[in-house]
Amino acid sequence: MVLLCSVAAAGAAVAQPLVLGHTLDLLLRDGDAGWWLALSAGLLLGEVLLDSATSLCTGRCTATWTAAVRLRALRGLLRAVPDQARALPPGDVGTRLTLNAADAGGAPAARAALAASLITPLGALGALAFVDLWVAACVLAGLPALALVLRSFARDTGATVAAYQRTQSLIASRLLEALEGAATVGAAGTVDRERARVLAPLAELAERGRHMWALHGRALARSGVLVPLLTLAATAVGGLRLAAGELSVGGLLAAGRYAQLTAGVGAAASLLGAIVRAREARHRTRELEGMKPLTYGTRRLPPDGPGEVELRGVRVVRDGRQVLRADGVRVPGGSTVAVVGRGGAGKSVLAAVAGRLVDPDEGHVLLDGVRLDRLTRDALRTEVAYAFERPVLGEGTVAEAVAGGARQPSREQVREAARAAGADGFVRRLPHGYDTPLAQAPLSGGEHQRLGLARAFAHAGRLLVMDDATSSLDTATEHEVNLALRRSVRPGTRLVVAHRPSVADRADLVLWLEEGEVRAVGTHRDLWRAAGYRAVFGAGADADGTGAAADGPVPPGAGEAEPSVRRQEPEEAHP
Ligand SMILES: Nc1ncnc2c1ncn2[C@@H]1O[C@H](COP(=O)(O)OP(=O)(O)OP(=O)(O)O)[C@@H](O)[C@H]1O
Repeated sequence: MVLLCSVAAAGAAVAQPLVLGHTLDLLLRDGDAGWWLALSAGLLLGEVLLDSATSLCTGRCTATWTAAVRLRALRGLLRAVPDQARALPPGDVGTRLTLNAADAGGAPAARAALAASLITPLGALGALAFVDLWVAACVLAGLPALALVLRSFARDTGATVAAYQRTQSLIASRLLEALEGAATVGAAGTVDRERARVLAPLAELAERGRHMWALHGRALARSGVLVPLLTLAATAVGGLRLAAGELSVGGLLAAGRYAQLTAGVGAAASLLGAIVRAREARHRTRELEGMKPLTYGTRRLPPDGPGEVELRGVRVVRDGRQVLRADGVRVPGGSTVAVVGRGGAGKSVLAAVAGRLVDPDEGHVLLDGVRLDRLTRDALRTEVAYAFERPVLGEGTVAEAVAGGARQPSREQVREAARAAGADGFVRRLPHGYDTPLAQAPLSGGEHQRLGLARAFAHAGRLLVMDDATSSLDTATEHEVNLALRRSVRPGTRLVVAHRPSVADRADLVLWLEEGEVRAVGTHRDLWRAAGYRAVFGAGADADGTGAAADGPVPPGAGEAEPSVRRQEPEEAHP
């Protein structure tokens, strides 16, 4: 539509001088131009109307394309393996989805406008040749210079625009980091340092911006000199042809106007700029679209399976470094397994792999004998639930936050899950109880975490993965939650990333990770004999039990001589 309106407007602009020139000649000769006068007025009006329609269509076209580009990028991002998406800072993703998508969305309209802006000079040149060949030849001789100006502008501006967009996104990323860590920055009194860090790329951004404008200005200045020169030369040749009696007054008027329109090819510089900007921006949104998606299979799980999890030859590599290796680890269905280890040992990576938030680089994870990557999306997400340390609850009401997931639990199930997570009490004290919008519910860190737990409980399938999901709960509440988890939540296998010895003690089995490797699998009581294991909980070499951390029950026999906990062999993983 934009192209149609632009081309029609260009057609009207090209036809106008010819019609006006002929009308003038008729008026000078007979004093009566007849219907040519009406045609001239009609063309003028038509051009104005078509220009307005072009503007309107341009707006609509840009908005529609921007939405389409943004949606495609967003879909790619959401389909991507979470781990991949994590590699991009949130500010960078935000810039790609907003500014870059808007720039990219302007491309079709800019291309249509460029096509129309080329039709006008070409049409004008043809019409000029019809009016007078000599004037047309004069204009044609000057066109290569204008084409050179445009070509060098398009070439130089591409690299600068790409660098400008990258710097923009760097500032956005740093700003977002600073906002997320505002409390830490405030407490550390490093506001000035943080401000300087966020704004550091500003100088580069300004430099890139200036360079862009300089290129733009240079192209406009060059074409600004060339266009009047070309028009002047054409008028001079036209004047000579008039003096020689080869051209009428109306013909001279038309020739001058056509020379102007032909030289107007220089105005394409700003459209070219928009197209180059859109191309670079599209490249950035395509990177989101092209992220490796998490694909699903067609298998279903055997009905009433106990939820047995098995890790076979699993290896996860990040930045060229192995961050997890687990082979022959089998977690019996219905048992609770605590995953323990020092910070960075690979606990979260194992938790992510176990429920297929990420695929391992090597090996497979099986749930009730079926490889996770062969399961349908529905089977995977209804049978595996997650609770995280910092859950994202969305923007709806409290009830909607708890109910959100692959299955839609009833209102009573939502309440039941909230009760199990120790959230029912504070939710009922909110102004509208479960119907309170989250935006109006000021939640503490622990309350936030309990709502996340409630959501996981409401959707608990045969496997429930809890990655540090009770870290903000006090010990008493955590204990109650654990009891409720056994009593009121759908029975199944629990994989719990734990930092407290009390959690490990309550688990049927402990998976002890060290530097990305499974160091041992056993019960907390058995493992406690190893000084290395006690050290995970900050109990150091204190094997007499008193150092079992403030909240942990003391395993009997903890004071005995340390047993040798061998590296885990496959059969040891089957208690
Ligand atoms: N996407 C990633 N890119 C690069 N490295 C990663 C990525 N994910 C995890 N790692 C690295 O893998 C290692 C294990 O990380 P993981 O989050 O599993 O540790 P953790 O045991 O859960 O630690 P913590 O108890 O501190 O949460 C760390 O060294 C971490 O830096």
